[in-house]
Amino acid sequence: MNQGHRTPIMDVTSEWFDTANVRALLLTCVILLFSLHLWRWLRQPSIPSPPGPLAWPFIGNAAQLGSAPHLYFARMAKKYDNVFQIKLGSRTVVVLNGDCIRQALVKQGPDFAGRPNFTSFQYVSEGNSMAFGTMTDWWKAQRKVAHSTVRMFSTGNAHTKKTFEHHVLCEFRELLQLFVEKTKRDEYFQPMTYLVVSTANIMSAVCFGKRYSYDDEEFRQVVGRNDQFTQTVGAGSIVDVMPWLQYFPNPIKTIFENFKRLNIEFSKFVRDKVVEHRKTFQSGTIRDMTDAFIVALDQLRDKTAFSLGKDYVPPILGDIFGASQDTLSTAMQWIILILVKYPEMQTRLQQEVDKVVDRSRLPSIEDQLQLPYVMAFIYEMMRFTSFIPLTIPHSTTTDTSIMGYTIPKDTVIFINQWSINHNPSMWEHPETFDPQRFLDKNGALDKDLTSSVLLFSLGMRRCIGEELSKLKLFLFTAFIVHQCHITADPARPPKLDYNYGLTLKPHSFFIAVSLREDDSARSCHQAAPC
Ligand code: HEM
Repeated sequence: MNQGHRTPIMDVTSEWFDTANVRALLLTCVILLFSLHLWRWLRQPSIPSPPGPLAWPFIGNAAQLGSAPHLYFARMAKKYDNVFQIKLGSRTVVVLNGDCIRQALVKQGPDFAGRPNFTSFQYVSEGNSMAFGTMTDWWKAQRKVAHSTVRMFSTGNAHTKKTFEHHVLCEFRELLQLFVEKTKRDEYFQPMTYLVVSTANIMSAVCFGKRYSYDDEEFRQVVGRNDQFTQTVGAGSIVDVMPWLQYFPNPIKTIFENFKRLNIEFSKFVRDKVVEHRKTFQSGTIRDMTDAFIVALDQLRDKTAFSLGKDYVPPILGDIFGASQDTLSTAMQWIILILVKYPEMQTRLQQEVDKVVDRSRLPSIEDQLQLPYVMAFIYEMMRFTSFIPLTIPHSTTTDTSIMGYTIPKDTVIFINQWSINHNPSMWEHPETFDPQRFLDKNGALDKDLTSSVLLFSLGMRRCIGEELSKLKLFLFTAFIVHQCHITADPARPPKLDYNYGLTLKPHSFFIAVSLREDDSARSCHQAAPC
């Protein structure tokens, strides 16, 4: 009986106990979930991170970049926002497009002026490069010196401009002669290597006081591997976002080994020049940019607390020589390619130059204001090709925010210059090559529009060779159209395709060059002797 009584009591108790347990468990779960949410909400910054596409494990969005990352970024900007983020390997990269570029680089300049600690950057100038190094007090001081020294040897004043013009002219003569000879011998030839050596020679004359023969093997070795360099340091370079790829045999490792070797050889070339200059240096005589840097940086060291325990001149010279010859020779390749692609524009350029410069002399700096179509052509080449589509990668120097999105310190930042130059709300038919867009109704150069082209970046990292480059490209274009006629090989019609890297390099193309008149060479040689 007792047992019979007890059993129902126990059943009720355990039922009650079970229900209480379940309730308690549920309550605990709710409290836990609530706490978790609260904790996440409290941890969440008051402003969100930029949106962006879903990333794969390990590789992130690397496989989506394709052969033209700037175009992928422009598509993603349309889908998400001008500020969006992707993952490359394990790195978060924020990509800036359109209007927010000026906001970041100019208005919030110091926040966005760093450089990431990418593996490849540590091999440029033995890890002491100013261009690839992050922002420090030494960087600021060095950049100031570099900027004024570049001006001192190019656009600083009327006299320095003339000296620079003379270097360009001397090299142009050699190049023209070579082009004509190559055409006589081969009918059609590829101009790329000659344009690289020619540009490197101008900068070598300015930097080291010496030019080289086109057959000089050592010089060609040193300057002839620009594509290997720019493919490795360009935004989206695989080794920088997946550095583990360098530790076992694979194609990326081979590319990276070549990159390291070329940097070692390049640094040695520049270091030898500085050693030679220091040995023969005479106080009070500045022979070239190397001497100028020796004086300026030695003074800076003596005046300040900077003590680097090494020679600080080779890295800065390496930056100037390296940055200038690759970019300018790429620009010249595009100019020639476009001249043969659009022969009617070549004719129009010739007509404009002929009106201002007769056959007795060559175009000069003083003619620039009267040659608006030449300048419009150069700006359109820069806009249309955007041949440095993304700047050297930046990084944030502090926790910051832009356009309502939060960006932590040390985030990698890609700046998509292409997105500005091809923005349809700014440029009518941006995919059409049309220099006329830069001329107003009176045929004058529209300065507001030319300043909207973005190729030399902005703010604290803005290129220090912008003025020199524009002068060089003006002289080169004016000389070319004044002196010769360039045609494409009809069997291999020119295309505007390119290989992606820090600079976009056109695919190889074939041209023939003829002098416009038999006495063209004479007017070229009448200028001051080289
Ligand atoms: C058409 C020719 C050129 C173009 C389009 C060009 C463009 C650029 C760009 C986009 C950058 C990266 C800026 C950034 O990261 O935000 C840069 C940096 C730089 N450029 Fe140029 N450049 C040209 C020619 C030159 C020349 C001729 C020199 C030297 C005389 C030069 C020296 C430098 C240096 C030293 C830097 C690094 C600046 C820094 O990190 O603070 N560039 N250039």
